[in-house]
Amino acid sequence: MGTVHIAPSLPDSPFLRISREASPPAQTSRIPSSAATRKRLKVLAVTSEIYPLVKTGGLADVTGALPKALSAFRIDTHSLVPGYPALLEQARRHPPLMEFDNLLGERATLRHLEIDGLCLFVLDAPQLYDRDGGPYVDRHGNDHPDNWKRFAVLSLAAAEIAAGALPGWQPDLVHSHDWQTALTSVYMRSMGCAVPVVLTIHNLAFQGQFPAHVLSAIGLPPHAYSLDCMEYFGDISYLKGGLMTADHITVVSPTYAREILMPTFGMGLQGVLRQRMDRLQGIVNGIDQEIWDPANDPHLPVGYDARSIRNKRRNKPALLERFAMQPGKGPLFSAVSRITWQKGMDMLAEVADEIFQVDGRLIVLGQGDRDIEAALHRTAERYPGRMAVSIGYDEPTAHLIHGGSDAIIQPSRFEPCGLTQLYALRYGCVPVVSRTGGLSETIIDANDAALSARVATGFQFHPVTADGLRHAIRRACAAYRHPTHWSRLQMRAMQADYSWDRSAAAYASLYERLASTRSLMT
Ligand SMILES: Nc1ncnc2c1ncn2[C@@H]1O[C@H](COP(=O)(O)OP(=O)(O)O[C@H]2O[C@H](CO)[C@@H](O)[C@H](O)[C@H]2O)[C@@H](O)[C@H]1O
Repeated sequence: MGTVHIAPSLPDSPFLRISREASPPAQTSRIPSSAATRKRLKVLAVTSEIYPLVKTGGLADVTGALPKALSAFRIDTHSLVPGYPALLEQARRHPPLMEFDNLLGERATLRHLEIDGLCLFVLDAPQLYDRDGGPYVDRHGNDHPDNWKRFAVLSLAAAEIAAGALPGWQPDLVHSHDWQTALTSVYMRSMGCAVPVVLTIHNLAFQGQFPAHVLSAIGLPPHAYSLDCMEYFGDISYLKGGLMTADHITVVSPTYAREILMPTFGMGLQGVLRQRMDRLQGIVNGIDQEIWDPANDPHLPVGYDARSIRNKRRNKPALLERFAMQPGKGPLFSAVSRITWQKGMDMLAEVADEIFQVDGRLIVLGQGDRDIEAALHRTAERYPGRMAVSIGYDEPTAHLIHGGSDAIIQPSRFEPCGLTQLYALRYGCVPVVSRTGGLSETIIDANDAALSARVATGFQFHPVTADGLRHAIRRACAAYRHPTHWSRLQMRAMQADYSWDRSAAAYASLYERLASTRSLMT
């Protein structure tokens, strides 16, 4: 499994009949292709989120930024996304590219949209995607009951495009992301489509696990329910299917790539990942430095960069005012995060008092687990004016928090990469992070050696326990009492380079290698 399959023509599999016979592509317009475009590598990215259009977390940041960064490497990415309400109005202003008559029994229209430097293929199937709520949940926070179908249809459409359904445009490579699009390579292999596939796991905790009977409803043959494909503890797992059929698997940091081979972080898939270890690679995320730019951030009252870092403090009053808080003598810590066990936000509720002992302040912005939210609220009630908790998702406020806080706390129990700490570095907020996954390799702990080498950028703690976090907060508060020491940390943080350049180069060389291997074999 996982090697490039060569098929001179698409086989007449029963699966194939479901969509291809029933849906001869009706071309109504073409993607322009100049000679210059032909020389560049064509990539079909498939994703359930993309910034700035639809975002619930870090996945969107990556899928929104990577295509732009890859462009410099002569890679043209078209991103296939579901036709959520946020996209439909604009997408429907353009003529359809093609119609799918029968994607698992559903009709869908493929539309093309260029927006914010992104080339999108929008899968317009209102019965599946044009709904209230978020990409995965309804307005009450419950999973859409047909998520198994919504994301299977998205993956099937991607596989169809990869196999040549769209006249005038066929990708050289497909890049799928997380369980929602992991079926793409399963469908492609089932069709005999030889286009190489990279699957990126942003978070192994989400696996797309459904009852085994779903298999026939998603148009896959019974033999897909096997140990070396989708079978998963008596159910089926979309992510496992992707892991077994993609040509290459990436995760979002080298440390996480090692961690997930062990039971503690492998979430039940460690055996599968070990099996595919020769195809597994960690590539650390970058950040979009135009969107996260403290010198030109429309959400900050005062812009600054490393040379004018003194101006950063002028954002603090606006931030405190936004949360109706009083200034204090100690540092202002913040957390911008999903409020979940993964992110360690329960530990933060437990040890927040450490901050108030030195007259520090704490702001928490996020949403998620109701019990942890309640625990944070209870702590905040004990410290009025000193701690604020805002439940919700608010991008402008996230920017203001990075612009006005002294430090960002990210006490994750596991963290594939983490982006908040990278934004914190860029904004001169000193990160206080657990030593796990991408956090451990993007933040340099302010230990004696790092301080004397002048490379420290933040504080790490291990073991990842409430006591560990408490100790790290104490160390940060102690450092804050020495302004020279603190501003040196801030400067180092701001000088750290987490632009996409290096990571995009790693993806580009992976793409080139896979695409050229395929062309040698065909
Ligand atoms: N309430 C709120 N309001 C506004 N913005 C909020 C917010 N809560 C979170 N955010 C934003 O959402 C993003 C979260 O990204 P992370 O990488 O930190 O975690 P996430 O678990 O979503 O991503 C997964 O995928 C990414 C991308 O690969 C990995 O970095 C990560 O480790 C993995 O868990 C950041 O842009 C953050 O600012």
